[in-house]
Amino acid sequence: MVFSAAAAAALSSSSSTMISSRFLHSSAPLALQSRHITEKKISLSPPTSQRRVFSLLPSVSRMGFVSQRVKKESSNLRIFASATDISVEKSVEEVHLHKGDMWSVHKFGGTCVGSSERIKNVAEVIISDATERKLVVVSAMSKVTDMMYDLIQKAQSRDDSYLSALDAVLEKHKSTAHDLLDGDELAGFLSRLHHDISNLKAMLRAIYIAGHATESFSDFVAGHGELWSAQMLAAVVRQNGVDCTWMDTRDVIIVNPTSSNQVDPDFMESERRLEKWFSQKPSKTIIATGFIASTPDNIPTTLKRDGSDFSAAIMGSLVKAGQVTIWTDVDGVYSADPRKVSEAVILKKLSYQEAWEMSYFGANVLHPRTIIPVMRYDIPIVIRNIFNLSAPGTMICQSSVSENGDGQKEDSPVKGFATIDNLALVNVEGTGMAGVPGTANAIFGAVKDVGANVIMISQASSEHSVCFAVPEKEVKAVAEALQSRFREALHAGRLSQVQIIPNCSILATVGQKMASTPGVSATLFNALAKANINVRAIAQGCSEYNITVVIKREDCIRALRAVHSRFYLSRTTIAMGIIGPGLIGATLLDQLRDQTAILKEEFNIDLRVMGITGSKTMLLSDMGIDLLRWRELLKEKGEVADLEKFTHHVRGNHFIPNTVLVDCTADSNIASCYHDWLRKGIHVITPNKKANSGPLDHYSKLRALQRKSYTHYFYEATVGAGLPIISTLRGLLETGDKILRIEGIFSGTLSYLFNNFVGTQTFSEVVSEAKAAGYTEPDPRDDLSGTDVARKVIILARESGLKLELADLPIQSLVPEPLRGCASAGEFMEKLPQFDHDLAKERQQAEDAGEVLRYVGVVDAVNKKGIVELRRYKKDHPFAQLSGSDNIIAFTTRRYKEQPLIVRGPGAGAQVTAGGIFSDILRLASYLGAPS
Ligand SMILES: NC(=O)C1=CN([C@@H]2O[C@H](COP(=O)(O)OP(=O)(O)OC[C@H]3O[C@@H](n4cnc5c(N)ncnc54)[C@H](OP(=O)(O)O)[C@@H]3O)[C@@H](O)[C@H]2O)C=CC1
Ligand SMILES: N[C@@H](CC=O)C(=O)O
Ligand code: NA
Repeated sequence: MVFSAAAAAALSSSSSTMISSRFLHSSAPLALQSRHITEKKISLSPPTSQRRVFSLLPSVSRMGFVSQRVKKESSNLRIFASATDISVEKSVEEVHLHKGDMWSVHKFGGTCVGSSERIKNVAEVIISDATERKLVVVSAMSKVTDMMYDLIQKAQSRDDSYLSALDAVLEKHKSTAHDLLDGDELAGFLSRLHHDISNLKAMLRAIYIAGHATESFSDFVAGHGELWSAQMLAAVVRQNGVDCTWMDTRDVIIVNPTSSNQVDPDFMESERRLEKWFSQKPSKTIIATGFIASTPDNIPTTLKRDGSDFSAAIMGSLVKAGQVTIWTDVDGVYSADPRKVSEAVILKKLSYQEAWEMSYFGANVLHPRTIIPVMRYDIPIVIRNIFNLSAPGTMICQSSVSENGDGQKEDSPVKGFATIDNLALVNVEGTGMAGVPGTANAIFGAVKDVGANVIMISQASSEHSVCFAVPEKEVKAVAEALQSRFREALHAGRLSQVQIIPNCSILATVGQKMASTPGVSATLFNALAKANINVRAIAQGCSEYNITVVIKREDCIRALRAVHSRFYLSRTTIAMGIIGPGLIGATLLDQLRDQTAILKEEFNIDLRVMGITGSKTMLLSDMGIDLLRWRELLKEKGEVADLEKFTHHVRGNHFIPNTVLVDCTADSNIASCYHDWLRKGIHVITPNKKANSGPLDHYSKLRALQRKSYTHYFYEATVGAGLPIISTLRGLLETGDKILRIEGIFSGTLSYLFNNFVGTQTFSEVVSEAKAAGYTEPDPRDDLSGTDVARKVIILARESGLKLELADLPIQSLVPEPLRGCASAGEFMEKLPQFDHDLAKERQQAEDAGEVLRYVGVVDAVNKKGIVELRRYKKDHPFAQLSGSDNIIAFTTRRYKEQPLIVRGPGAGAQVTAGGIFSDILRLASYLGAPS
């Protein structure tokens, strides 16, 4: 505390001055009733420098003892400071306006007072506020300001109907007043209303005759809505027994117009007028008009856009209110536009700077200029919902760190996200710009000349290009101005181009704590990259409160959702399209159905199946298919399958940032689409082996694309179904091991066949069993021919770095020669028994030698080749010990040389295969930011 107790005593002993304990202890509210303060002398002990004395002025002023204006020494108060004294000279007018925390300011917008019922609610809110003194700023009833501007419009275009429109205005207020008021209050209001209307009629007549309305005429007419709503509300409050006066803020708020069609409040003059007004109409509850003000020459004017919020902020600063509450129809400020991000949350606290940034970027908060007056005195603004009084709202104040009910700090470095659409980027580029002073001046001078508003600017330090965003509607003029301004430079090649990039949006990430928190931008850009969103330009000022990125307009909502879910740990939502609801696809859908709720609740993962398609029918949904009923829905509501439409639908849902297509077919046509999907940022997951075992160049292109993009392609179930084969192999390779050989029984079907073909059943009977158990490929010949095993061998070989084609593998087929040309799988199964004896003979020979038959695949990485064949193994060999559909895969590597690393377990079947696909989906979710 710098002021000594003696100084305080000197002040408090003055008969005309009251000083609260805050002066001494900086705690309790301030109150100063200033009247005829003459020649106060404040002695400072120890002696204080002049500079220090001036630094104390704001504190003195906050007490209401002297106003800010003393700093400028332009008022009737002057302060002289010496090393030891402050002298306050001359007297201030006698006022009874108490300033400080005992004042609360409320502002009610047009919807809050849109009807008589709502005006009554507002009166209740005012009355129930226990603060000692209340100043309420009120807008015109909803639509009235528009009606008033319409009157002017009609009158100046000589449209007689302004008269009937004025009658409508009169009627609206008359009927509201009849609903709300009675007796003298009603009579008083109606008489002033009629008087105003006849004045307006005269004025509109003058406008009609002149065919023109000056700005001050317009402002005068337009401001009447506020005059009437303030008077009606004040009368309702009075009818409830509360002393209340209405204030025409044209008598108090004085503003100067600026060149940019805005106004600057003259706080000193307004404060003087407020004190004068209050000395004439002292009241503990004041209902003041929003929006309207006067010029220093007492000409009526308005505060322009968002005027009533601004009025509230100005009044809040004039009375040094404890709080300014802005009543609206939303629960507070959201972390993002809730129409675009359904999981947006209400922010409990925002700092002034954060609110400022958010509002600039289109969040429905407050206009930045609204914040400035209250910011000067650290007055908190609270945004609350008049229609939901139980919601605490959002507090905008100095520090934005807040405590939740459970004491936890809400300290995410990022507070919110906002977007601006309909922008274009302008890129001015050329080698002749570097190191040439005045280039930026010339560029932005040209932009200014066409009156365009520059929304963000970015220049790389190489100085070879400057890019900036302007509203799309202004870009043509900007481009022309630049072309003309730089004609010579473009001609001479010093500038290479003035490029326009249309259809852009800005996504702004706002948070005061982003400053000094490393990693925020990394997380932000990572989330954008994972949603496959290309960033065209970036800007971050050194305040670090805001990181702005320019993106394609069509990506904007997806981007907003991606970053919001990343920072707010809201759900990682993935739009899914399931292609092929056959055995595996259907089992996957059922597993998803059973697990969705748990994934949502416990893991914050929201998987939405937006479409299911077979080869003939597809089912699409905008919000996600009800997986309890997908079979009936597909039957009842299915439409003709169209893969392009399907893909477009699943991916086109801009509300979900990430899309995955799950291919559960065995179709190579579908597999050939992966490259295109991945290129578009659609993740792909599949048990279909066709892509990875198809033509080598397709495979190589696919993998190359996947490596350089942030889009994921997972295919664990292609080998060993749900067994961790691909991931084990990747783990070995990525940690620097070298594969020497992979050998195993890769076919669940063939494993099952030879594990159960023990002499008790014919071979074809066991094949039918395998098919019924869901182990076989859609066409069992793919298993028996060895093609399925060969595909798996190729997949593993390529994964290990070998460049093998399917045709390079010697494959021993078990499909009898005459059945290879069967038209269908059914026909094949029917004829298979005719050939049972061949394999029965081979089995018997092996058994006689104490051996078993096993169908194996081998990747020989040392000799860069592979083989697929039926072999005989001794009965004690591990391959002879299998049961059911077990796969067994032995990895011999540099590290696992003596004893191979073996993975064994069921390698086919609907449940385990769907489970493998499902775990790829969850891996994707975790890559996309879901907690793992
Ligand atoms: N069974 C297993 O144990 C394992 C299977 N796999 C693989 O899983 C995949 C699916 O096998 P499975 O479920 O048994 O096969 P199914 O024959 O039971 O199902 C295939 C599905 O794909 C659909 N389909 C086929 N072509 C198209 C197309 N062009 N467009 C859209 N849908 C199409 C079919 O629809 P429609 O009926 O309308 O033609 C059907 O719904 C295969 O790639 C298989 O290799 C992988 C590991 C293990
Ligand atoms: N038909 C295959 C299924 C898995 O890929 C097999 O039998 O292994
Ligand atoms: Na697997």
